[in-house]
Amino acid sequence: MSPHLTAAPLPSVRVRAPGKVNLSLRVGALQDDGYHPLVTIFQAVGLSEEVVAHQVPAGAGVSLGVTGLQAELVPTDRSNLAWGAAEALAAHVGIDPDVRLEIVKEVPVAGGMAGGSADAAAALVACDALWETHVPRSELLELAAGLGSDVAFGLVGHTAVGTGRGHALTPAMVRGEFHWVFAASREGLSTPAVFRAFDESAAAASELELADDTALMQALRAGDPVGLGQTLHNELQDAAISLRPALGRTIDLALDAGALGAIVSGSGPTVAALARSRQHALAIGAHWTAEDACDAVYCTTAPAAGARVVPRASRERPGNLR
Ligand SMILES: C[C@](O)(CO)[C@H](O)COP(=O)(O)OP(=O)(O)OC[C@H]1O[C@@H](n2ccc(N)nc2=O)[C@H](O)[C@@H]1O
Ligand SMILES: Nc1ncnc2c1ncn2[C@@H]1O[C@H](COP(=O)(O)OP(=O)(O)OP(=O)(O)O)[C@@H](O)[C@H]1O
Repeated sequence: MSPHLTAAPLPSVRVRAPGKVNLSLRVGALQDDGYHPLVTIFQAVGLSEEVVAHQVPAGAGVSLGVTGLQAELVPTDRSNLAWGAAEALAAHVGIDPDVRLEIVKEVPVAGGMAGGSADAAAALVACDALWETHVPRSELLELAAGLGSDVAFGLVGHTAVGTGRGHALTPAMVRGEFHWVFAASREGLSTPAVFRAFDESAAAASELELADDTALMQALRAGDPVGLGQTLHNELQDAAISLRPALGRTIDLALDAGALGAIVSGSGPTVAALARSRQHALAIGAHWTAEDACDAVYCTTAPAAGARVVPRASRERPGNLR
């Protein structure tokens, strides 16, 4: 090749997908399939994952790299949920999965905020665009549910009620914006271990009722953070605290600092506190830091959009506070 000719860059697609907090998480008894029926209200938050899918030569297969927050904890082989997503989409449409995936992490790993699920959701959208496979939304949601209980919500985002394993989603009406602050731990908690602790300790409700969340849904519709703070509810919280007792203190410290509500996020160990404003979120985070209650603090707003392609013209990262 002439030294003056450079190859045109191969196409790539960049997708961003959100982490989540469960505003309410109601857990039924363990079923024969090894899963628990849930009624949960997810809210997508402004901490987001980015997945860039690069075209590679035919036959190259899947490869994957991870950078960003706690990247050293994330597998780069086929056990990565994003790799699984690329393979599942390719199998669904009957093509070879040829792609290079580059993940940029912003959601704490094994933190109960569904960062890996966001990567899978983002990889589905990115590969569908890169390969021009135009898979209908309903089929992407089915593929997502097959990859993990939280992956479908990573596609949908905003605020939604999840039933079944948490994968069957109905959008919820929300007015305005809520201010969250998260206390993250360097060491994650295993989701199956938290469910096991729940089985050992809790009497799971025999019937799961969304009606129990009527006041929470009303607070969301009214854009009422005080009402939302009072109705936050997580039935995995005691199990998470039994495995990581310090989380109880982290919740108490947030309430001391005037948080409108504070809970363990999903299966933990991240603690989520609802604040009155951005300034208030920063003050709660400062209190946690002063009391040495966590390894990192993240302030952000919610709800956030589901997995979406980032247009080439707007590729700067969002302005989350650290
Ligand atoms: C705790 C939550 O984050 C709440 O949104 C989710 O329920 C967990 O979602 P996830 O991490 O995507 O979980 P999956 O990868 O589907 O499942 C991991 C493990 O968690 C347990 N699991 C998960 C979901 C569910 N409804 N019941 C369960 O018992 C099972 O032991 C399962 O083997
Ligand atoms: N893309 C990924 N990003 C992070 N972890 C991944 C990924 N793929 C696989 N994993 C594995 O999954 C484990 C849980 O990761 P993740 O960060 O999604 O947990 P989580 O936020 O607690 O999930 P959830 O809230 O859905 O239960 C990690 O410890 C890691 O070994």
